[in-house]
Amino acid sequence: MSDKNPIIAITGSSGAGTSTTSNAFQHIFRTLGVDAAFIEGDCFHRYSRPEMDLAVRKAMEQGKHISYFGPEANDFGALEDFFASYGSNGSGRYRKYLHTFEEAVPYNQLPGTFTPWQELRPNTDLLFYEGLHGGAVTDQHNVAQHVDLLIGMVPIVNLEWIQKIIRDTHDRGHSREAVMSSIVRSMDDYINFITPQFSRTHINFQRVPTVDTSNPFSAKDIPSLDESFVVVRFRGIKHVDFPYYLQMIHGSFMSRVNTLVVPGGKMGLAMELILTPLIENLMKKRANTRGQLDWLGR
Ligand SMILES: Nc1ncnc2c1ncn2[C@@H]1O[C@H](COP(=O)(O)OP(=O)(O)OP(=O)(O)O)[C@@H](O)[C@H]1O
Ligand SMILES: O=C(CO)[C@H](O)[C@H](O)COP(=O)(O)O
Repeated sequence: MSDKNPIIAITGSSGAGTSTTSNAFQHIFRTLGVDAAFIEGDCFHRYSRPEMDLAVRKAMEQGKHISYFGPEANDFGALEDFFASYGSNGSGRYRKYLHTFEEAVPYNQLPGTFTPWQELRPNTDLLFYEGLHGGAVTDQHNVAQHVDLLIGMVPIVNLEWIQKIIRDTHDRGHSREAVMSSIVRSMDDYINFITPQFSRTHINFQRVPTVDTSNPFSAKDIPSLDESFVVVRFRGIKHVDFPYYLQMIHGSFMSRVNTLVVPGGKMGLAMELILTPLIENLMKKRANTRGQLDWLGR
């Protein structure tokens, strides 16, 4: 954690919607005039796509499974060091994992490869990470300890699989069978390294569809926001203004003392209402440590 160089992480499984919901954060940053460095967690994968295919095959020959959810395929140490470095002096090295031809062509590279490592631009106001492991903790590494605001993006699992299958087959050039086998192969790591993070988050946004998703493997499309509710669960945040949210978000209700439920179509509004004051607080603390009276007047 760092008052001087705060880190916001949105963490979720593959297909959970972390990239999609980053747009809401971009909007808030723009409104508040915050200059954020954006980082995609996939840059801490250890392997390019062909290397990963090989590593998966080798592991299978030894009766083991490796997946993008676990430490074999991701460098948790490098991610932890990156967060520590940003927290201490606002610097760090990152790269991009290029998933699609659309992403790869501008770099004259192939999909499934990394761009070269490069330094973050200096003097950003905060670091925004979206990816698989913003709240990861293992015996060797503790990524979560460096994060000032940790958000979980967690559709219920059937919906998560539908989102992953449809996105990976339509946009990333994978076959349905390959995606299904990667879901099966990932299950141990999912339980050990992905789900525990959601007990460390400050807020989880869990999308719950109101249409039948009982066979996610036969779904033809992704249930829309209007076909869902979003369960918003708060942990360790002081003075959550539930009456204000209930008043502002039409159709919302409380299901538990720490849990707000909003109609799916209001998810963007809910994110903005809930996250804006939290981000403002991070910026105020940052300004205080730098002796600035008014961070908006930098
Ligand atoms: N709230 C939502 N409503 C409808 N569709 C959504 C929503 N969130 C995500 N999706 C869809 O689900 C798919 C996966 O979303 P996205 O690419 O954001 O996931 P991700 O968490 O970034 O995955 P990865 O880590 O694998 O890149 C995309 O096709 C996206 O359009
Ligand atoms: O989204 C993922 C993890 O978050 C992907 O599974 C991982 O990045 C590998 O990507 P690809 O299958 O496109 O090579």
